[in-house]
Order: sequence, then C-alpha cells, then structure tokens
Amino acid sequence: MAQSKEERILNFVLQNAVRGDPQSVVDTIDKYCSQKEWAMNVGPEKGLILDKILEETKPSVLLELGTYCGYSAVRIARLLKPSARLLTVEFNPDFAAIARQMIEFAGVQDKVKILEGPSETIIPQLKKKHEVDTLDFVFLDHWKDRYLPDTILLLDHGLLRKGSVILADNVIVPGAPEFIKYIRNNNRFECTNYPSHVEYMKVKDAMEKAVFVG
Ligand SMILES: Cc1ncnc2c1ncn2[C@@H]1O[C@H](/C=C/CNC(=O)c2cc(-c3ccc(F)cc3)cc(O)c2O)[C@@H](O)[C@H]1O
Ligand SMILES: [Mg+2]
Repeated sequence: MAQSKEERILNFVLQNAVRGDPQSVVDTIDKYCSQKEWAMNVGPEKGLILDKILEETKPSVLLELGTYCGYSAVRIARLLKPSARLLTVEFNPDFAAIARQMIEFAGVQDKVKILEGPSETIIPQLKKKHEVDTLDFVFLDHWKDRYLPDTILLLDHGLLRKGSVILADNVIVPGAPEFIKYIRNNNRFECTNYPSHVEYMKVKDAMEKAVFVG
C-alpha cells in the first residue's frame, strides 16, 4: 500500500529527529515540509507568533481543533508547564494515529490527549467527559468554515472565562471570513491581528487572537 504524505512526514521524524526532544521534532517536520513536501502545519513563522502568545498567556488548560500530524500539539506542549494539559481534536483516524506517534516520539504524551471525533461532538462533552471547567487557550486550525460554529459552541457550553484566548490560524489563506466578521464585531472579544505568511510559502496569511472579556 503506497505511503501517505503524512506517513512520510512521520517516518522522516522517526529517522531524523531526537526521541524525547520536541524542538527537534518541530524542526525536522519544518525541514521536510519546506524542502520535500508541503503540508498544512502552522510552520516556523506563524509558530513563533503562537509561541509568544503562549508565553504571555501561560495557559493550564488548552484545546486545539485540528491535530493533523501533531506539529502544533508538539510545538504547544514543549512550552507548557508540567501540570498543564492540551486536548487536541482530530476526526480523521489516520491523521490521529500519525499524531499519536508524533506526540509520543516527542515525549510530550503526558501533556497532550488526542480526542478522536468531530469537534461539534467533542466540545459538548468537554466538561462532563473530559473534566474541563473552562479553557485558558483555544487554537483553531481545522476546517475554516468550522471556526465560527465551534466558537459559538464553546460560548454556549460555558467553556470560556474572562481572559480566555482564542488563536485562529489562516484568517487570510484559506481564510475564515464569517469567523472574522463575527469575532471583530462582538464586543465580548478583544481582537488582535498578526500578519504573517502561509507556512513554507511567500503567500501572505495572518493569525487572529480574540480574548474573551466575559
Ligand atoms: C470538524 C472537525 N473536527 C475534527 N477534526 C477536524 C474537523 N475539521 C477538520 N479536522 C481536521 O483538522 C485538519 C484540517 C485542517 C484544515 N486546514 C487547512 O485547510 C489549511 C490549509 C492551508 C493552505 C494554505 C495555502 C494553500 F494554497 C492551501 C492550503 C494552510 C493551513 O495552515 C491550513 O490549516 C485535518 O487534520 C482534519 O482532519
Ligand atoms: Mg493552519
């Protein structure tokens, strides 16, 4: 059976990165995806913006929507304090399997839990089934037309508190216009735009940070 691109990325990491070293996993994925095969990881340039916002926020309970190969889960987990926890949602079982191996190789499995399934099913389960009270940080990087409905689901299920940070990737390319229109016109959120570029490309992109004011 021919290998998938995601399997090739994982194998490149298993053969070239340092087990237990999340920075080497991040760097090795970036090397493969910039030199060999493009893939939709948040990447090194937008990754630095993500790092900075994480270091400012110092979150304890985090949610990521759209695990894919686990690049951002490893990138996020490498900066978390030992007691912090990242829940990451992925509905494609093949991608979830790749991400699980990526996360374990990086040695961050104690801080990261992959929740397999669609976000619209998982979000309503977070309080009762996954013992979440409220979320300190949410990273949106799944299908772009899901950013808005899932943000509304987070609000409806009382998962945001004063100061909760939502960070959305790709608000220019591929774009999330409905989400941007809603969040920038909702006075319960304070928004900041971070111009950047599409991962591994010269095309302009941006991330949007929305802080819930309660
Ligand atoms: C409701 C639901 N529930 C659970 N998992 C879900 C889910 N919806 C999607 N997923 C999962 O999340 C990932 C999907 C990521 C989608 N990301 C992008 O499409 C993307 C595209 C580009 C891009 C840029 C320039 C181009 F020319 C072409 C593409 C860049 C990016 O950074 C992207 O993120 C993928 O792993 C999918 O299975
Ligand atoms: Mg993205």
